[in-house]
Parts: sequence; structure tokens; C-alpha cells
Amino acid sequence: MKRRLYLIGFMGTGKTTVGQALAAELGVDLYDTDAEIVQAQGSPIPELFAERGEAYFRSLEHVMLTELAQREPAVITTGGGVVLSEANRELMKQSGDVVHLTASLDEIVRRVGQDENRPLLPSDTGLRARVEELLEARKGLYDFANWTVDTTDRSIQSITAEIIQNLSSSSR
Ligand SMILES: Nc1ncnc2c1ncn2[C@@H]1O[C@H](COP(=O)(O)OP(=O)(O)O)[C@@H](O)[C@H]1O
Ligand SMILES: O=C(O)C1=C[C@@H](OP(=O)(O)O)[C@@H](O)[C@H](O)C1
Ligand SMILES: [Mg+2]
Repeated sequence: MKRRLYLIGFMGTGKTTVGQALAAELGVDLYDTDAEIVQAQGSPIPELFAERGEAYFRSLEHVMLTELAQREPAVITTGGGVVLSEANRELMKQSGDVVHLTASLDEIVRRVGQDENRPLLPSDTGLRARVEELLEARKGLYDFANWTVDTTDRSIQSITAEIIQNLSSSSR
């Protein structure tokens, strides 16, 4: 693997989970923008959103991505909203390979429904409608990726193997 591999995609598509398996398999360092922000700020994501607002979180996210884009070789997993910034999209495109993870609406709702850690999503009955709304608002923003991998009904191992296969055929 050369340089960096970024994982992008909507919340719940498995970026953080797949990234861990991928970095272990490739034997490179793993950085998750959310985890790095939480560590640097000493506050969980919901607290950052509640106390400082989304715009403040987006600025922390941009600074963190810029810093992580200096490290190599590495797998870098991102938050679902990182693509809202054109500068972030450009930075990832220029500094590594980018994989877009997807999943069906049903699967996303199932996966994120078990987690209280995403401040943009309600934990009540409004969850599905909110996911649909955000998917629509972000339509097209993930399309700059080199590859798209559907994770619906698939094991982490099979998703990881597909990504490694993509990487090795592109470097031939
Ligand atoms: N391929 C998969 N099949 C089943 N569950 C998955 C899969 N990938 C991730 N998950 C689960 O979905 C939830 C969200 O995964 P996560 O890696 O945090 O996604 P993201 O970082 O894209 O938001 C977690 O509970 C995780 O264990
Ligand atoms: O889509 C988003 O705007 C967000 C996604 C989250 O990361 P995951 O995609 O890893 O859940 C996290 O960065 C924050 O809650 C905002
Ligand atoms: Mg994540």
C-alpha cells in the first residue's frame, strides 16, 4: 500500500470497524478522525456538538484531517460528515486512495439505532426519516472515491478482503 487509505461513507456504514481490520491486515497505523478529536479535546462527540455546535466540530475535523494527512503509511477513517467540506474532499483525493463504504437504508438504521454516540441522529422513532434526510442532503458528496464497497449483509472480513484486492490490482 502506498501512502494513505481513507475510508469515507455515511454514518453506520462501518468505516471505523472496517478500518481497524484493514490496518491490522495491512500492518499499518490506524487513525480515526473522531477518536483523535475526542482524545485531543478530552470530550466525547455529543458533548462537543452540544456545547460548541456543529460548525465548531467541523473546524476541529478539518484541522485533524489536515494533520493526519501528513502520516504514512496509514489507514485513516473519517466521520460521515467529513465530505461536507470541499477542502477535505480535495485533501483526501490528493493525498491517498479513497474507499467509499455504503449500506442499505435498513441496514444503516439497524446499525446506528444501537448507538447513542451520534448527535445528528435521534434515538426515537424519527431515526429513519432523519437518516433518509441526511442521505439525501449528502448525495453525491462521496462520489469522488476511487472505489465503492457495499457492506450490506457482509462480514468485516469479506469487506476487508475486497478492499485489499482493489488496492493490489490498482498498484499492478
Ligand atoms: N459489516 C457489518 N455487519 C454488521 N455490523 C456492522 C458491520 N460493520 C459495522 N457494523 C456495526 O455497525 C455499527 C456502526 O459501525 P461503525 O464502524 O461505527 O460505522 P461508522 O464508523 O461508519 O459510523 C457498529 O455497531 C458496528 O459493530
Ligand atoms: O455524519 C456525520 O456528520 C457524523 C458522523 C460521525 O462519525 P461516523 O460516520 O463514524 O458515525 C461523527 O463524526 C459525528 O457524529 C458526525
Ligand atoms: Mg466511525
